[in-house]
Amino acid sequence: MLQIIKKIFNFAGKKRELLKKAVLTAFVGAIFGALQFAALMIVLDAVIAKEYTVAVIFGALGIMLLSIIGRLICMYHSTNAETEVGYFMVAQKRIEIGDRLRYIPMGYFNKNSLGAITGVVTTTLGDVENSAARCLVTLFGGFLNTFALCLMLFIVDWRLGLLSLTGIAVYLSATEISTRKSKATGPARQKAQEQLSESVLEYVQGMSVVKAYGLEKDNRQTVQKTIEESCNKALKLEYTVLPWSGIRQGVVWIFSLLIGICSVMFYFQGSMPLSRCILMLIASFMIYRELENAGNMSDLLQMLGASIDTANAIDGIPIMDEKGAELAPQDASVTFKDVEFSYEERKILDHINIEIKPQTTTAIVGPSGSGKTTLCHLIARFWDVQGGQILVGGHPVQEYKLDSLMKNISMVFQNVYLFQDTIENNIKFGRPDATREEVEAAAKRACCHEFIMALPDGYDTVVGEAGGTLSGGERQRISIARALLKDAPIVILDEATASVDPENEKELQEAIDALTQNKTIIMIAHRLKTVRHANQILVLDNGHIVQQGTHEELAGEPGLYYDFLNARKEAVGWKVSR
Ligand SMILES: Nc1ncnc2c1ncn2[C@@H]1O[C@H](COP(=O)(O)OP(=O)(O)OP(=O)(O)O)[C@@H](O)[C@H]1O
Repeated sequence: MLQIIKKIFNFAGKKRELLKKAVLTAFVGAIFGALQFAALMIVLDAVIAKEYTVAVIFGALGIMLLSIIGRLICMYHSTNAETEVGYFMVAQKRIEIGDRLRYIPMGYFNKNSLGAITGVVTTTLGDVENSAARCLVTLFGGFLNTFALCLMLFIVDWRLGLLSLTGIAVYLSATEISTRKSKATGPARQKAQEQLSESVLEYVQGMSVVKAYGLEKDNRQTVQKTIEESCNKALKLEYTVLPWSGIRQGVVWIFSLLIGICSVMFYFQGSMPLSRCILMLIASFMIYRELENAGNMSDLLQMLGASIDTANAIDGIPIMDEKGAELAPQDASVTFKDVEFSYEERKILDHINIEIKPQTTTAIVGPSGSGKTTLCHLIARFWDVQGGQILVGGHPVQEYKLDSLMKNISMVFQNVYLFQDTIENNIKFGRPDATREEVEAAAKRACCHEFIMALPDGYDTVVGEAGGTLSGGERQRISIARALLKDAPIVILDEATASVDPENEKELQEAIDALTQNKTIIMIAHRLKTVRHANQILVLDNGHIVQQGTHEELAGEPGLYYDFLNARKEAVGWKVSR
């Protein structure tokens, strides 16, 4: 239990002092609460001795009032502090996770689904946010209050003090066993919750496919099954700790009864005055009340420990730019030196050598699945290569800090992701400090100003999640405006094949022309016109560069490029259009 408490304090980070304050004020509040006991003792002594002086009555009332006011003030401060700690420590962790994910190799996301990460950031950290500080405050406050009352019992009668202490020891032992039991089932419950987030996300994201194929029933059954599993795991945890909750409750009742019986017995034996006997009878009900609250928190504490471990596990994932430095490239060149790359065991690129000179256009063509996108992703270090080296501006990509590398590269892909934010902020993603005028200028050059102005709130229109409220062509032009604003010297571009109607195509081409002026362009090319004007063409087939040269050089030699030209239509899986 102590380990988990330490874990929560560490997790509180900068708010650790505030967490200590929350616990401490709860403790002071508990002491104020225990003062009621003293007031009661004064009243009882006076009643039994028939000495009701004004001083005694007002003294007892004063203590009672002090106890209530003190407790209220402490409760107010403690609750405020625990709420603030809960919110801030989890907000801090969410930001840290977000930052770290940017530097984690893409391979991590292959193995760990979106649902698992979403589960950690929402449900798992949500549990910590709502319960961690409150749990500690109740736990410490409860235990300390009980010990304070136990001390009073010792002062009044050491025999009863010893009895109540034995009760506390038995109660704590039962709590410890229950905590161990819940520890075993906690991670399984956590996993089930992650799976639940995963399957709900998949259900929602895949809704259009599900509807198109009429699979609503099957899909609903899958989600239902995961919900049931999550529910069963949660119930299993409850059933494991339930008998121990019963035992703890039994301990409280038995020891309360024993204190009462012993008090009466001591009174009849003549070893305890009547006023103390009545006081002890009342105390027997009070002493374990806070202990019970604290004990009930111990199972929750175990669950929180598992939640914190899950959230902290993300800190253990090695990041990519640990050895990186803030570097300035010598020029806008890109070089591949004998590069080899595999996804897991599957080799995708083999012995790739490319020299891309500054401010030239390189067109990459090849059949579907030949490795074109992967090759482009490697320049931006989405993944690390297993063999050879990639240099940007004369430096190996690993020598750059990721941010410093990405300052030099703009990427425009067919799958454009827009954030659920205003259009202005989506464009500003390319350069957060840009002014509205600069955003508009970039949008005009990317041919999107007009359609943006036609939207209800213009640049302040919030686009749906992933840009779902815009057409494919509009999304792509916004991503070009984003890249224009960034104005990086190297542009990696996947030429559009889909989602572009003839009207849109003209505008899109104008946007691309604006983006690629005086830049080093590496383009996955689908159109003959683009390929024809490139300074060099790389023909990729099954992870190898099978042809390399200009259009004039390659057009005459037999091979994939020749086939591509002759066919002038869909060939070996590529789409060709003039
Ligand atoms: N994240 C990934 N994990 C595992 N395999 C992948 C991943 N991304 C791509 N692949 C595989 O690597 C191979 C090359 O994919 P890549 O996307 O680079 O090809 P491409 O030439 O761009 O294809 P297309 O023209 O169809 O977009 C494909 O067989 C693909 O299935």
